[in-house]
Amino acid sequence: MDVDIGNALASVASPGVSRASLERLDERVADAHERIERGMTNREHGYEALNLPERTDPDEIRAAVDPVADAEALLTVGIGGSSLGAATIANAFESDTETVFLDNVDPAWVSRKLASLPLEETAINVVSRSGTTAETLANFLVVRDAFESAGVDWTERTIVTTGDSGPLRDLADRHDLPSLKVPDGVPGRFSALSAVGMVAAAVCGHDLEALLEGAAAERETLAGSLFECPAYAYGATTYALDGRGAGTNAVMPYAESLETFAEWFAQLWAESLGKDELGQTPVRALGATDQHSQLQLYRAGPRDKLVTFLTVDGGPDRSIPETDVDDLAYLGDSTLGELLAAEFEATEASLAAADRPNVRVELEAVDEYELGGLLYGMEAACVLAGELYRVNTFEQPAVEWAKKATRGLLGGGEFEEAEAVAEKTELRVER
Ligand SMILES: O=P(O)(O)OC[C@H]1O[C@H](O)[C@H](O)[C@@H](O)[C@@H]1O
Repeated sequence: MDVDIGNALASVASPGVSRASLERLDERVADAHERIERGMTNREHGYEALNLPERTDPDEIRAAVDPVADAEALLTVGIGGSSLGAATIANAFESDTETVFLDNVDPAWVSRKLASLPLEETAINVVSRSGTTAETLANFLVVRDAFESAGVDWTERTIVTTGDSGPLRDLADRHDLPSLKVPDGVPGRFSALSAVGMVAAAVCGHDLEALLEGAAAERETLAGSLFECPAYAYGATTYALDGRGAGTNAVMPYAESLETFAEWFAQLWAESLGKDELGQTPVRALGATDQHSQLQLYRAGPRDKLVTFLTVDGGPDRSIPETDVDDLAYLGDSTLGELLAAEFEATEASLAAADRPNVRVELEAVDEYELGGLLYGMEAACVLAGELYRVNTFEQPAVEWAKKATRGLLGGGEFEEAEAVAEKTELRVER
């Protein structure tokens, strides 16, 4: 990926960061880079994620999915980091395999999804690092039951990706299911480039090697200066802008196929950096669609936002048919791709003209190589930002609190967090 931070400079944006401030910040980037390289070399928790391009074995993943490689549909059961990476990759590319991601436990939605699938032609991909997440385990039990009710042997069609131990590992062993391991030292939201994110890609027939090669090429760009490394330029600029009041980061891909990427990014940014009363709020947007809903706020609302554009250079196009309606004649000379590009340029210019900070992240195409680079680059940007904020990027204690409260409420153990639920302050206004 390439990054253009010109529209975030203080000379053109407010809030903005001056070139001199970035140069001073670059000294901290150099220190952070050393820390990151050391963490990678020593395979420390979290930093190990940045080693995935060289550690992930595509052959091992393909061998595990071989029994279900010709499935018509793939049902992935997982949530958060155990779903969003896989969904980002699967949703980016065309495939003959229909993919469904069962993360939420909304009963009506789960039932609708299951009813829509040809179960006898469907493979199940269960993913949970801990093997204990209530939503994932509950949905898996529901899915198994649905397969049994339809007379389909789920044990023939299930692949498990989980840690070394835990209830899901026990279940995989008991039923002799093909299984893969979540790599040690890799938190869920940083695991897209491992089996966690790549089993679905393998079943869909996507190019695993290209994903890893793109990520490995991005790893080669990591350097001790933000002016030499696109990932660090992004991480350092967002950090600097947050410190100057841009507490919200709206990520706006101009590609429908990358809409899920914005969801993945939101988890990465929020769970990694949102601690010690610090962090930038990620918002998911989509160009050109959200030009017609959110752009008003971004250009004319409070000066507390950064907009991150994600652009793609090239790809399939489609011409707009000519018409004899005079006012629409200009469209007939264009393609949908040209229209989308013009929408982006107009939106970027409209923010710049109103002195609103924005950053461009540029991809050459939506293909496996470029997506691998994008996922890796954003993970590296996030790790760098975590070093600059001085937070523990790789933990998520606030999420764990609610997980414990949920288990306590359902009788899954004694958790003091569950007691807080009854202490809610009420001020009800009834109809
Ligand atoms: O992979 P699992 O252990 O099932 O965890 C799934 C998700 O659970 C929690 O919500 C964590 O905060 C996420 O970081 C994690 O990705």
